[in-house]
Amino acid sequence: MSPVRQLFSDNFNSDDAVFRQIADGLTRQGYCVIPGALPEDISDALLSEIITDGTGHFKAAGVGRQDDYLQSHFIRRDNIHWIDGRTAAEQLWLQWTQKLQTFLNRELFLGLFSFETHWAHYQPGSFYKKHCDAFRGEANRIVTVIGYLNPGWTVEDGGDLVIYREDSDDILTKVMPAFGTLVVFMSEEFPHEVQIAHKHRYSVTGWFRLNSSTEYKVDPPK
Ligand SMILES: O=C(O)CCC(=O)C(=O)O
Ligand SMILES: [Fe+2]
Repeated sequence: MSPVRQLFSDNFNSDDAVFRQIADGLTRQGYCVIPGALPEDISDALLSEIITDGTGHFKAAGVGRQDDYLQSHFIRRDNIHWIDGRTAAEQLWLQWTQKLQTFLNRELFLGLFSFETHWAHYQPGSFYKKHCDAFRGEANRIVTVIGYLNPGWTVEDGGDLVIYREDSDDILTKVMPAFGTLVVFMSEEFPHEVQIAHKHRYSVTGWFRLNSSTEYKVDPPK
């Protein structure tokens, strides 16, 4: 643990400090980018699991889920692997995001009910074109969370996340996918894209969802 982080966690609960920053960012502008926000034990565990498992771990990503599942090479070229808590690192990530969910519900009354999350791997030359994670009125994905796992990433490595103003081509911010950086945004509000990565680019991405089950449909799907 770095001396600064040690001081931080000695003085008060550092999870709460990060969660507070996230809640403030969402309230003020609908998104936040916090370098180094992913707790070091979690990001280290996630990183070492990627290295251990290698790229065979990942499957080609589709756009949409289950019934809508569509392989679209034109829109996205990343590989994903859904997280279900079967490894120690996945457990740590799920426990931390569960605490974040509770905090956001308590502070912002968002009514977040569940969390779906996957690993993502962009091979060199991969990208994800401008898209929205949710559509207004559908009330499915409410908050997007992304944690980056790329030590030593530089500007030349590309792979920036570009976040746009709603319904526009105005760029709000560009984020380098550096190790430990966390991005959180309201899923319906911000179109975004991943620019071409020139090196292997790893992350965990997740979405907090409402419970939109009806008599006829279980949503989120089990
Ligand atoms: O990895 C990123 O920076 C963004 C990924 C993304 O937009 C997605 O998976 O929907
Ligand atoms: Fe996205």
